[in-house]
Amino acid sequence: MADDSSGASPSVGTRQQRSGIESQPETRRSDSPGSEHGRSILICLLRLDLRLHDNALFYYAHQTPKPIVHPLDGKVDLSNVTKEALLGSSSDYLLPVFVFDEREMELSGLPNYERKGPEARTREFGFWKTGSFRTRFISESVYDLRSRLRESGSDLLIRFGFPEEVIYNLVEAIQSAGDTVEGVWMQKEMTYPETEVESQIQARLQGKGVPIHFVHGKTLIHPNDLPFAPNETPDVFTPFRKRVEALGPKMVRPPLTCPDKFKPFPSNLPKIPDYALDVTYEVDVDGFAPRAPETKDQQQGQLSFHDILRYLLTPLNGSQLPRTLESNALLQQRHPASAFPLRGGETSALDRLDWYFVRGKSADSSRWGKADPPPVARYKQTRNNLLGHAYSTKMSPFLAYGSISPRQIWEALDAHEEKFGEDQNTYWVRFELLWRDYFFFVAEKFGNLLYELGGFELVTDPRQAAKKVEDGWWKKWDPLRDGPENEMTRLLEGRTGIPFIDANILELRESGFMSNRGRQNIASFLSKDLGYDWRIGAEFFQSHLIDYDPTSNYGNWQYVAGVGNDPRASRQFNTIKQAKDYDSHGEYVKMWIPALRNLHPDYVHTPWLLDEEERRRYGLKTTRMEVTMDGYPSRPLIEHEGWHKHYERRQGVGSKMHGNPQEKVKDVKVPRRHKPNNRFRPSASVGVSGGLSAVDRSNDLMAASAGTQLGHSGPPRNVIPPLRLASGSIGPGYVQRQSQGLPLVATSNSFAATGKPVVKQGVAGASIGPPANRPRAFDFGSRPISMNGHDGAKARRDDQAAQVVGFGTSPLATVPFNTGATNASSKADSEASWRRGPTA
Ligand SMILES: Cc1cc2nc3c(=O)[nH]c(=O)nc-3n(C[C@H](O)[C@H](O)[C@H](O)COP(=O)(O)OP(=O)(O)OC[C@H]3O[C@@H](n4cnc5c(N)ncnc54)[C@H](O)[C@@H]3O)c2cc1C
Repeated sequence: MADDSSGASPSVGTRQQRSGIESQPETRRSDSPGSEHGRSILICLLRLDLRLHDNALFYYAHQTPKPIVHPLDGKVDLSNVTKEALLGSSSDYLLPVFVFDEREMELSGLPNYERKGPEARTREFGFWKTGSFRTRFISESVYDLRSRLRESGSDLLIRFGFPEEVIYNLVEAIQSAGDTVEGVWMQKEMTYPETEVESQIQARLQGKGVPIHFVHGKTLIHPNDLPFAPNETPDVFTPFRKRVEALGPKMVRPPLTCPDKFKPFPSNLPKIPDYALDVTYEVDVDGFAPRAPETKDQQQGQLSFHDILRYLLTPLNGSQLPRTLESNALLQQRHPASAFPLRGGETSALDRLDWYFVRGKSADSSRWGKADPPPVARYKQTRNNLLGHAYSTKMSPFLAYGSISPRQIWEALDAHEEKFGEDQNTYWVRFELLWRDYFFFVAEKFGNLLYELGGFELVTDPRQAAKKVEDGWWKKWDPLRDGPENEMTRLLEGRTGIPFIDANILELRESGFMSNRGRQNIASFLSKDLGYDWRIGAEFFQSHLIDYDPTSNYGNWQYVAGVGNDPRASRQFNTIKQAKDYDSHGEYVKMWIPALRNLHPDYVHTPWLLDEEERRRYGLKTTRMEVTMDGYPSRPLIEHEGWHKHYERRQGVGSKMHGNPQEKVKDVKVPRRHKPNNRFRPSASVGVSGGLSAVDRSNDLMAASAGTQLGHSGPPRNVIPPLRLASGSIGPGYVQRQSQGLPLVATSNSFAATGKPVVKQGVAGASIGPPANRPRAFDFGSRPISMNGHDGAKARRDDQAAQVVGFGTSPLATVPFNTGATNASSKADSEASWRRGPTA
């Protein structure tokens, strides 16, 4: 038996490891002495459940196995006992394992790593599956888990390659060394390729006499508690929600406790042939902590977390696609203006949970007086904002990698409500968590249709679906052949000339995050306004989002593209209305598109309405396609008829940035929840591994930078442009360009000559949006915007109230991320149609 233990301290490392590719030092932790042979070891494969708390693997690994008695014996009533609840382990040792999976991440940058499969690229359009921001986030989450396990008396074995091979090799080696493997446990996933890993492990371990157990920990509602079979999950969200809410307090089980002390990690592990590479000295993952001078010599040739991260990021630069479309290794540092400025891992997740639900301040003292509850108390009002980190929970990346469980968030809501009472704000977070569950269970029902062009509709409405998979329904795009002027290329590079669209794409590309509002708008624009294959967007998101989650991503894309679970599949966003509703002062757009910073807010969403002289006055260089510091495309890629009536809306008018009072969930029966128990104590976890200090630092950066940027925004003093009405006629240039087959350029005065707007398209002769055979339904609403709703003083009060204070005493509070006026919403408003949408 090969032994890779030297007994060295895990955090110091040894000189033998200088080649960089050695067995991990963490496998050298010592456990109980004298246990050389005949040990019983339980292997837990961690995948998308990178946490200690409420982790069924760790919980059941520390439970004594219960005798399984046949129900007919009458000794144990099994009717209310799930199989999982009988799970327990009598092993002496626990071996937690994580494998960086070659299918998902590009590992070819690791020294001497030999890739066995193809590059880790998305299925249809070949983006890197895991872009730079997520690569960093996952790495942080894994190493944080290892630190936490070490603090609990255990450890984490980290390997690179295919999980099924690592598990097989481990089982082989352990058994040949005379020890036994009590079982291999993992959390059950529902989507490919995770399910592929599961079946591969099952296949490889056949005949090895090792039982495999799956636990459920992904969803809020335990699958066994659903009031219907998986294949009976309703095809529409509302019936799903009503049926599960009818379960009342039984809907959500309380989180499982974290073991006080973990079973020991087995020392003297036999060597396995899989690729190992690990940090040989610890360094703060943000890289702020200086190395201790006295250890510099020891650190020569050894590896830090940053070295490994660099190996994982480097291949992303060598892309087959145009580099402007791809995730870039240089873009992985937290952006100062990022709405998600947090590092990965359970430590960070618990800190955020504590801040958002317990410790933070919503700064809404007008309502609460001195009590000043945490930000969740204003969730419904702020959740559609776009700037700053505080407008929503920012739990999604942590949920995606399982650094937190939805049940922990549920329990945090319970605790909050105990103190401040239930209302629409807390209900709305629960409602969103149910959407997450819904997409998960629906994906389980429909399997790989999740990734198909025809979507779930192939089963739910095959006749409709048949039309939508015919050639010509969706426009095609070839990232390798279609040049930089192609519509889709321009969209994905943030160069459409439509600021609200471009700002969202640029935010995603430069920070790895995009708000829910932004995602809905991009998805609608790509699939409905432009009419492209929705999977281009879904794969682009998959590559770039930190919080990528297969069921939430593909489920939402299907929903918006009209091939999924939306009963009104043809609804479509009006980009300009959305921009003026949710960025009514243009601050979001100015944040991400520096060229527009000097523009007056009334024009910032429609810069094409400015003439040459006005553009010059605002210092805006006229370009055809470029987005630079001072230049921005002078014409939008397309212009929609339905946009025109919003052109005249002034800043702040009809803003929904402070919530939409009309937005209600019908038939809500907020279930009375069980009393919070003592298991949830997020504060207790704060500070473990220094999570809090890192967060503080990143927010200081954000405040400084954002403040500077905003300082330059706004119109030049005393230059308030007149709001120009659309007037004029289709100019001769339009006709000329059209006859020459050149891209059409929309002019501000080219649509109202006859009172009938002309919809313009980027390429002459092409029709706007989807092909002609597609039914179009604009759902923009017909009610004219009321100018009476604007109350300046009220707007200012709202602005102040909306400045949610950042973490601790961070000067983030000075960033006016949330300004606007009162709502001028109406029943006929297009928002209404989205009330039943994923985030209604
Ligand atoms: C086209 C598109 C793609 C999306 N892709 C993803 C994705 O890959 N991963 C992902 O986690 N979410 C995705 N979403 C859902 C949603 O945009 C994000 O969950 C949300 O913006 C994350 O921010 P938050 O955690 O602050 O959300 P909050 O507003 O604070 O909501 C709390 C939690 O509820 C869940 N949630 C909220 N909205 C949705 C929704 N529409 N669908 C499912 N769950 C929801 C999330 O887990 C979220 O963390 C997508 C939405 C759209 C329209």
